[in-house]
Amino acid sequence: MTDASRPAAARTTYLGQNQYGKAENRVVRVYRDGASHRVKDLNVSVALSGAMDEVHYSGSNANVLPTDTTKNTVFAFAKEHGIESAEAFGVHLARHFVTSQEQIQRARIRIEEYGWQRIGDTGHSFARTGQETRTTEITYDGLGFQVVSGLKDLVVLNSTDSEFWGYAKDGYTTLKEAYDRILATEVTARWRFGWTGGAATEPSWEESYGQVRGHLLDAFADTYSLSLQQTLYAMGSRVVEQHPGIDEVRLSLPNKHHFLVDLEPFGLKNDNEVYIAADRPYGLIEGTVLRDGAQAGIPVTD
Ligand SMILES: O=c1[nH]c(=O)c2[nH]c(=O)[nH]c2[nH]1
Repeated sequence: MTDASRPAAARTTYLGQNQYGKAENRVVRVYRDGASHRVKDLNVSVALSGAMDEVHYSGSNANVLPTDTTKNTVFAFAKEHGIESAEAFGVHLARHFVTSQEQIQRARIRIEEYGWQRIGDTGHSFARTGQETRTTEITYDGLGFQVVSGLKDLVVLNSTDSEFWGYAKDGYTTLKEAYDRILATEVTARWRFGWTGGAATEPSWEESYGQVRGHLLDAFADTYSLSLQQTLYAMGSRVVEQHPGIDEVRLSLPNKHHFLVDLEPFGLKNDNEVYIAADRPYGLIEGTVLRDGAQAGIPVTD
């Protein structure tokens, strides 16, 4: 006899956290504003949870809104409600699933957004923007929303104004102290809005994205860095200080090491000019910056 078909009292296992839904719905919405078109290009993943014990224990699907339906909803909403921003779209979807199905108590909508820039003068020709991918995660539990937006794959480099010295040393330490090094990283950032829904006005999601991106980049560029950890804190705190609607920023910064190449064998002096860019292994510096009094809400592991 399998565990699932045993009476509850005889079970030796029980169901823990679970969620389900259609992942990676690639929806592209074209806005035909006259001759000048706009494109929104998203990858939307739906994860629902609630009263789902029975489908796991006995196989009864009575509470299961099919993942196929969640996929259809994404595409229908792209037409019915449009995609003004990934965040607004996710808020619509999350609210819909929780309010329309009693057994669904929580919806998490994860979205990646790929940028398109108009090219030429046709009004309908685009090139994918090559830098970062935008991200957002909207969670709704029937009481409040949590919106965590972000970006990933944004590669930045300072060719000077970076040092690393004075660190702890033991018998295995071989690293030479650096007084002028390249500092490069691929930024993954997530920021949590204070907005939770209700009567409060929804933030201007599109505008805030450009502002936060700008603060992160400005802080990276402006900071004379004694460590990537110090730069991380400067980047996160710049966002929280400059953006009253954001209470928490989490950053994951791989240290993209650049090592000076020894050119002495060729009779050449290397005056901090020629580096080898190493891809592995890399230091991985991660941390959260919080507004004074705020509780951490962005998951640490992902
Ligand atoms: O900015 C840095 N932080 C570290 O913790 C570290 N460790 C290391 O080897 N190089 C660096 N650089």
